Amino acid sequence: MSEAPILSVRDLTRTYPTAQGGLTVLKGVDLDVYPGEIVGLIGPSGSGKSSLLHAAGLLEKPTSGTVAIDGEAVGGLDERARTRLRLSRIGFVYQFHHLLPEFDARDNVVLPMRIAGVSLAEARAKAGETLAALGLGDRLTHQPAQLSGGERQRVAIARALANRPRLLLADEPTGNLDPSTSQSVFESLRDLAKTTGVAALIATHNMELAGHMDRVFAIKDGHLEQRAAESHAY
Ligand SMILES: Nc1ncnc2c1ncn2[C@@H]1O[C@H](COP(=O)(O)OP(=O)(O)OP(=O)(O)O)[C@@H](O)[C@H]1O
Repeated sequence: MSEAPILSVRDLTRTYPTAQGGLTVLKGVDLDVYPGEIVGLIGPSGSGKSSLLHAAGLLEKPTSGTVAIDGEAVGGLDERARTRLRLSRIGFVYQFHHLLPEFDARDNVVLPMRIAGVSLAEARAKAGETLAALGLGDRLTHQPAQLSGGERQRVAIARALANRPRLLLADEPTGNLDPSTSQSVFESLRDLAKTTGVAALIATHNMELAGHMDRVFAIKDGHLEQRAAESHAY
């Protein structure tokens, strides 16, 4: 690929202290994710998918190794600078939507833009556009309780993309949806990734979805192994 990667991880290790001694779950991971690309992360429960996402999302510091976002090495940054970088460049989607129940769909998407200093009028307009792109143009004023599970997850995706992040990190984003809803939410996410150029790293147990991603890596004994298309089983 000719473009520079948005996420670049080098020789990353993660060891957790436990009563039985150190537990090393990541043992030297290298990974680049490029603009507009959707990379899948698979592996059995406990293999280290979330650990890698947390390090890539600057939520936790790795034990060793480096993470760079848009060419900027984050290792030397203090907590304040990491938080700023996280807010401006990274969007997160989780298995459960974590939407604010008393806010409607649009205001859930408006909120992170307001925190980033965008005016209310502009934030509302952008939120409306992103929600419409995700097929929710006629659900702007519904509260989360008035939306279906798939619709809520689309709102969570719109919220994650609100500040036009460079990197989207998702941990089992369709994990609590039925297969066909899961597929359609994923397709919306993929379309948006392609149009916005965001780089996405998605951890999933769903092999069907993994099969639709650009590249897929399995975490095996602390290392990443790239899977050939059509053989994503672990
Ligand atoms: N704070 C911690 N302290 C000790 N061990 C931890 C800690 N966080 C995670 N682990 C261990 O590290 C391993 C990897 O956890 P991680 O959450 O990254 O796995 P995962 O692949 O995301 O799993 P799942 O698919 O179940 O979400 C697990 O065995 C877990 O018990």
